[in-house]
Amino acid sequence: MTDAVPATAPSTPGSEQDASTTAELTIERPAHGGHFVARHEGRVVFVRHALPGERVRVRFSDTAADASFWRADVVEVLEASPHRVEHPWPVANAIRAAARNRSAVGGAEFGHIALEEQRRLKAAIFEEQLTRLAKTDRTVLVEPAPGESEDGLGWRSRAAFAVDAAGRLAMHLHRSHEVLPVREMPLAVPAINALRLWTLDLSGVERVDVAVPSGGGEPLVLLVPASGTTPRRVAAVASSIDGASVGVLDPESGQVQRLKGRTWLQENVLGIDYRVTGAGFWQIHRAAPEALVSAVLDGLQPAAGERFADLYAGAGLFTVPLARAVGPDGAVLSVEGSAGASRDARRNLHGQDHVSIVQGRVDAVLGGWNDPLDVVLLDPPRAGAGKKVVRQIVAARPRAVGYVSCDPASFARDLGYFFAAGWTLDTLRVFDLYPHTHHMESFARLLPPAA
Ligand SMILES: C[S@@+](CC[C@H](N)C(=O)[O-])C[C@H]1O[C@@H](n2cnc3c(N)ncnc32)[C@H](O)[C@@H]1O
Repeated sequence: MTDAVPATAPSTPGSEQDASTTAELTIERPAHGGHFVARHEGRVVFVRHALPGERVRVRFSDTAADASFWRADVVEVLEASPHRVEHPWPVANAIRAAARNRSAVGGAEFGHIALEEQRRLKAAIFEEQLTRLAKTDRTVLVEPAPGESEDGLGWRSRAAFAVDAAGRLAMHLHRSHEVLPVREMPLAVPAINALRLWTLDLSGVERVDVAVPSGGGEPLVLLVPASGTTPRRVAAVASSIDGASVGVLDPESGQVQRLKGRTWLQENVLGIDYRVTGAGFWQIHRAAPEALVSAVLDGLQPAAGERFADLYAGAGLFTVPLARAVGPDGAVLSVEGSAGASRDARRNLHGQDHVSIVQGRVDAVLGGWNDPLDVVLLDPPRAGAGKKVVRQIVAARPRAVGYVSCDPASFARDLGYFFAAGWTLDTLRVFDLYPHTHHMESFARLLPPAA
């Protein structure tokens, strides 16, 4: 039996359905990636902008006849969940956009869900990934960021914008090259909106990245010129931006050329100063650096004289406090792949002779590292560390591993590799460092098998 009623004539068997095909579906449960699971004629459909228990009308987006699942977007809510709320960002409100036959911008795909419920759903998704990929059952509680606002807005200290054909500030539609002009971005810290970039003529620019120090301070705007734009035009755009440093970013090399002000940001986390170049990685939520450094120090309890590795170290967010905690009798190996971030780490750890800053791939560096390691901390990108790196960490026989992750699926997969080597999951903390999106961040302490 199917719970879906095709609104148009069924497609020919074996063909693709028209992307404009709609159907009524009942939403079952959340899935990883910002989707909700429903079924249509026996096939799984991953639906965006829905909530469990809702009856919705969807429009299919991916409908290849031989696909094991389809994708769809809600275009109308027929029976709403009690957890559905008004979306705080009109241009990201997919259902409002659908009513006008338009699309919404991406980046706030959970905005239609009450904040508390967003966190309950994220906990359920995390639990499901642990069960499915690491074969372990664990009750997860998702913690808000320290000092989070009640509405979960105003947290992004980094934002990337596109520019439309008319030179207006814009953002991409979900999974699309199409862009839509935008004004205020409610997820961004007030200092980003205070620049009022939407009032400027950005013609000749293809991308605008804005970053503000997490604790406040002058923003840095990086412009990526469209091909063929003259330096004079870029300089004219830069001079129209008030109250910010401005640079030109080469997205290929990550190099930043200064136009006015400086090309880096001064960050401060728990009393430690960091310098982060414009294009370098830094945690996005204004409270994330503090939340994660605290979780790492509480979880790993670094002691004087210990030898730590900080893998995927970026500009040294964790390396600096770890270096202080282990002191000159200890040692820290800090590994980062990107040249710019590694340069920042070198500056941030200048004069600390017990710290080795190594630029390179984690697997290559670990492969040639023979010094003992008491504790290994890793904070890989979304793809996770993978089997080879987990094996290398296990082979180093540390007393504990700290794993910071921004993706519960790759984390759970890697956790399975640790389990296979006899390791156990001890502390697990999950943080809501991306309110109104499906993303989350976690810290886990893993322990080796008893000797
Ligand atoms: C999630 S960020 C974490 C950075 C840092 N721990 C922080 O919190 O600021 C991941 C970092 O890993 C780096 N990276 C990605 N793949 C890598 C690899 N295979 N080897 C070394 N570094 C890598 C990226 O350049 C990025 O700086």
